[in-house]
Amino acid sequence: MSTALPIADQRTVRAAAVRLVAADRRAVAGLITVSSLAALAALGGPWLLGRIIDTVAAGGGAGQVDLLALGVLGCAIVQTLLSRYALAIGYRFGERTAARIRENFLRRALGLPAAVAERVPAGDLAARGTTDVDAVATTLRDILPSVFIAVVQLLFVAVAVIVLDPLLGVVGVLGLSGIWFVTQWYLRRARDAYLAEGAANSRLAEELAATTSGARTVEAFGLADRRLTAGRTAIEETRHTRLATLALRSVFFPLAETSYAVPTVFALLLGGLLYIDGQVSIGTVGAAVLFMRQLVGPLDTILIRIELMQSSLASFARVEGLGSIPAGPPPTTATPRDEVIEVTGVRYAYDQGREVLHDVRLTVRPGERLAIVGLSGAGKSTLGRLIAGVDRPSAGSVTVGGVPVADLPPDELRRQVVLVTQEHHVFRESLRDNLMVAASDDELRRALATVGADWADDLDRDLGEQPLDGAQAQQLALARVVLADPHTVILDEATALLDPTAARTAERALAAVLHERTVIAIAHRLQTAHDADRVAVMDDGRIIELGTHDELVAAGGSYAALWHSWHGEGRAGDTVHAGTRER
Ligand SMILES: Nc1ncnc2c1ncn2[C@@H]1O[C@H](COP(=O)(O)OP(=O)(O)OP(=O)(O)O)[C@@H](O)[C@H]1O
Repeated sequence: MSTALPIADQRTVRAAAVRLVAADRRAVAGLITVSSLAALAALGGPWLLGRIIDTVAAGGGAGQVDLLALGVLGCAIVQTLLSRYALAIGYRFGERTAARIRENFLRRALGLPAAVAERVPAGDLAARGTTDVDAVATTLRDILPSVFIAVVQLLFVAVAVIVLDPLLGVVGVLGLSGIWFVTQWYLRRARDAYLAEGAANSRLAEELAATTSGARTVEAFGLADRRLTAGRTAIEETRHTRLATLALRSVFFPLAETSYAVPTVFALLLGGLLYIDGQVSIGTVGAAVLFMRQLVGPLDTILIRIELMQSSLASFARVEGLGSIPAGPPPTTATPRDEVIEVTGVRYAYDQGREVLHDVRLTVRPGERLAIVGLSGAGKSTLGRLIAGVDRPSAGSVTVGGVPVADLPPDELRRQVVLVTQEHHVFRESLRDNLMVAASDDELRRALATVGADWADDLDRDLGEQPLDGAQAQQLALARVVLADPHTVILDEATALLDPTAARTAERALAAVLHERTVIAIAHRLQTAHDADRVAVMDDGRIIELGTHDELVAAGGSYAALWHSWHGEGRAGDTVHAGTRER
């Protein structure tokens, strides 16, 4: 079962944006200053053109007009240069901020509590770390600087036209209100529509990841049709959400385009009347109209990009959502006083679901070999995960040397208890880096030799280019355990997925690793239980029997019944799992 990843609300997104701006405030101040100067230079053109009209109307000479025209040219050059400079500052700010967002995301993803990281949908996490972070980075780098400069230009032009002639200016600027309403209409719908599109993309990634990672299961159980249907549904949902955002755009853009002309029309109509009335000069009307036309460029820049900014904002909310996952209590500084593991009154439920462990009590003595047996779903793996500190019990405690295991910092936990399952990750890195310990090459080689990894002579071997097979990957995982050197190892189906030959190699490696350690084996073979110092029998989230093999057989309970039924048939070495038997 997976827990959906949260999405940050608007307040959190705003706060995150403010933090990012504050982190690079010098660049932001530079951007504001230079783009304001560029916008100021841009105002010179229309104003000087107005003066030219008035000069000509008043019968002024060509010398005066030439001078003014030279001014227009100067303003244009200064504006172009300053705008370029502002853009350069903006791009650099965008790059640095995008890097900060990526680093934050990575830090948060790596800092997720193990129990949460395991249960969040991998596709969604991957989509947020790639598609969403990329969308935000692209916006910051390529879009935000030009939009910012356009906003500054817009403000300067609006103020300039009002200063030129207050009545003409106010009416002209009011002509922009249409665009305001249209944009509001769009923005109100766009956030949800883009969030829905992002979620549908994640679900599609999730479906594809599930199908590819479970390809063998799909093949074995003839689930191809079902997976195809699930894939098609996810694609259909993606298409549907994309159509919804497309519909919004196809209303918004034509309306916005039409609205551009309104301020110019207002300025012309009112300006004409005022001129006839003798209240303004023809040059002022000309300048006002030019200013109104000057609004179109920045408006266009903003509106064309508003859609991308909106979808990036939705992406940013998804990226920031990771920050609202509770990190759990800080690690303890206490050190375990000994190696005794105590499980006391432990209860556990996955994601507020039904309780799957009820009042489990158990003491694991240092150096002992404890086998946990029981039918599928009895709670063996869950108990193993709690003892390994992967998760915390809902009630009760799991301690090692008196300290709750889940509170131990990762480095300390590794030295105490390690859980070995059939899942082990091989990174696309060198063998040395895959061992994940800062140890000398000699120590790494010794650990690999302990687990019989005779293939591992080259520590620089790139495991991305020369991947390991199942048994080798298992040996790598076991070499990591040797290097971590915990006093207790929990084995959960550690060799269950390997073929018999690989399993034999892995069993040998395992024996070397387990030497002189406490072992808690979730046993799928009765032979494992037979060879253990004690056996705990689990049933429906409880330990119902606990003792040595001989004691339990003598007690004549459920373990004895299981033992007799298998042993009686001469199948003591077979696998016990899910109440069925496998060879
Ligand atoms: N991630 C999970 N989310 C929700 N419920 C879970 C999860 N993992 C296990 N469970 C449930 O918890 C109960 C105990 O499962 P657990 O895997 O611990 O049993 P088990 O004895 O190890 O079984 P098996 O031998 O099949 O691994 C089962 O009812 C199972 O459905």
